[in-house]
Amino acid sequence: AVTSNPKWPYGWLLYQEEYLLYESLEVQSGFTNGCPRRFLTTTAAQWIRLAYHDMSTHNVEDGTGGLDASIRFELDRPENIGSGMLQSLSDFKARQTPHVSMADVIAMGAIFSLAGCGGPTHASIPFRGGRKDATSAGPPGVPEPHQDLRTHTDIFKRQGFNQQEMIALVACGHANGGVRKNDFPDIVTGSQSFEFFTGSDKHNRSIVTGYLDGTTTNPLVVTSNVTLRSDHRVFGSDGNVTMKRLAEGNNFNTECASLIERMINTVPKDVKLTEPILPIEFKVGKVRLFPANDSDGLVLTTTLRTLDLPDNPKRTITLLWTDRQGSTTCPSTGCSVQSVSTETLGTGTDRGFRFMGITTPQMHAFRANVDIKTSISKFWFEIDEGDGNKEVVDNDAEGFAIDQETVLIDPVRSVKWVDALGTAKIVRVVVGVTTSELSSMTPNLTMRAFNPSTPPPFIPETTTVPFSLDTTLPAMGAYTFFTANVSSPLGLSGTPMTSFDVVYEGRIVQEFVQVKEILTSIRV
Ligand code: HEM
Repeated sequence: AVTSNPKWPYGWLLYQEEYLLYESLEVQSGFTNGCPRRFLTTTAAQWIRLAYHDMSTHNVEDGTGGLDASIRFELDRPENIGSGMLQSLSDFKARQTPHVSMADVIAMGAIFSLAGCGGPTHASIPFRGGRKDATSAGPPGVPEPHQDLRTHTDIFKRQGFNQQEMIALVACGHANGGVRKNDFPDIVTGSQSFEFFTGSDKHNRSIVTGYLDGTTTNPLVVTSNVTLRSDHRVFGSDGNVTMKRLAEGNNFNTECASLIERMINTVPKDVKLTEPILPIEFKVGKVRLFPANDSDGLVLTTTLRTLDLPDNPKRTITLLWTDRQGSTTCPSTGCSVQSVSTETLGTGTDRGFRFMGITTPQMHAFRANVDIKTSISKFWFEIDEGDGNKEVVDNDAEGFAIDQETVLIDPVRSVKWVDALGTAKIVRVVVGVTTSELSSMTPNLTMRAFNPSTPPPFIPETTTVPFSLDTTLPAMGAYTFFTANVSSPLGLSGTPMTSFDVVYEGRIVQEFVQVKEILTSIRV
């Protein structure tokens, strides 16, 4: 498992870990915890159904199809009836990044859904990243309630699951959510518009026990039209051997976890998933080096995320760095500052960590003034417990390198104009370029803006916007400032971009800068 430091400066693993654990689907949603875990418009159960239907195109014989977000092109098929999957995709779309595909978000959604509703947690369903999004529809083949047992067995076999696995996977899926009258009026025949499989929101093993003891209200077991009792046929297809096993001890949870893991890892054969993404013990966050706006110096800001450090009021955490000239400004031990703040990633925002058994993850923030003449070549951290014990976080003695200071993003001079919900509608990105580097005031400098919030089928758009000289920002120190603006079309919801790269003379000089890193925001 990947637990050591990711590639430096920024391996994509870094983002995936952040997404899974910290900027998780539910953190972003701002919704209360509990089940049904409603995101913007969808429920947790819909996320699991989405993952299964998306995976359903898999053909184990030729290795095609699988969890690849091809569902985006398959929603008009009768087998995908209902607006839930479209809503889920619409809620998920803004979570796509250049490093996290829609298919990865769908897979994460299934994990979050189960964990959030009392099913298996992240710790028992490891998350692997690297899924690729399909660019067109896959073959049809999601099971439907009116089909016979033979058809269902064949479908699951094609997807790579044998009869026992079919039984357990359906039970695991149908431990969540229920059936809508609107979409299945022949199954939900009573007065209610929605019938739970188990009578409750929670992921519930009574899907198994209720079936065995005859108390179940699962509409796919008890509905009056026998043809539509697909769960009844599937569950009983091996003479209840599997259902009886699932009812014992912790079997339901463990088999469910391992089958859902297989389901989300069922991908086309040319996709290579990563090792499980686990929290890194010490993770360096976004690093920004930028021209100060009150002096001729540079400012370095960064964070260090720790996991469960024991309580110790005597602990100090120090950021150290060496200058580029080889210690003309900094002493040989390095220049240093202590952390300016420590935030426990606390209640409500640490659910991803909590599901991994981590209870007090902390974010330590640093802000250092760096001499502009000698700059900075690399930095590292020292954790001093105040009792003679010290730990150095230095990227296996290499330090964390700052590769260039020619083109710097300025998170303070940059501005985002936000609406009442805090959504950035207009973004002005400011970069400083070392004046000595410039041969003209029209350098080949562009921003590649990544906008994931597009209409169905939710394919992200990348737009290239040129930077131009900004005479409203007086040159400070050795830097000249350039700006690029993007804005959301009037009346459209969402932000014009969530992240961007800066490209200078054909080279990416700043990669995956997130709009939320921009510190200056103005309400419009
Ligand atoms: C023979 C196979 C299956 C059949 C015939 C079947 C059929 C159905 C039907 C008719 C619904 C109601 C949908 C709605 O009203 O929105 C449903 C819901 C659901 N299914 Fe399945 N299903 C099967 C297998 C699975 C599997 C393998 C999973 C996942 C592991 C799964 C997960 C779900 C979930 C979570 C819901 C609840 C959705 C919600 O509450 O919005 N199903 N299924």
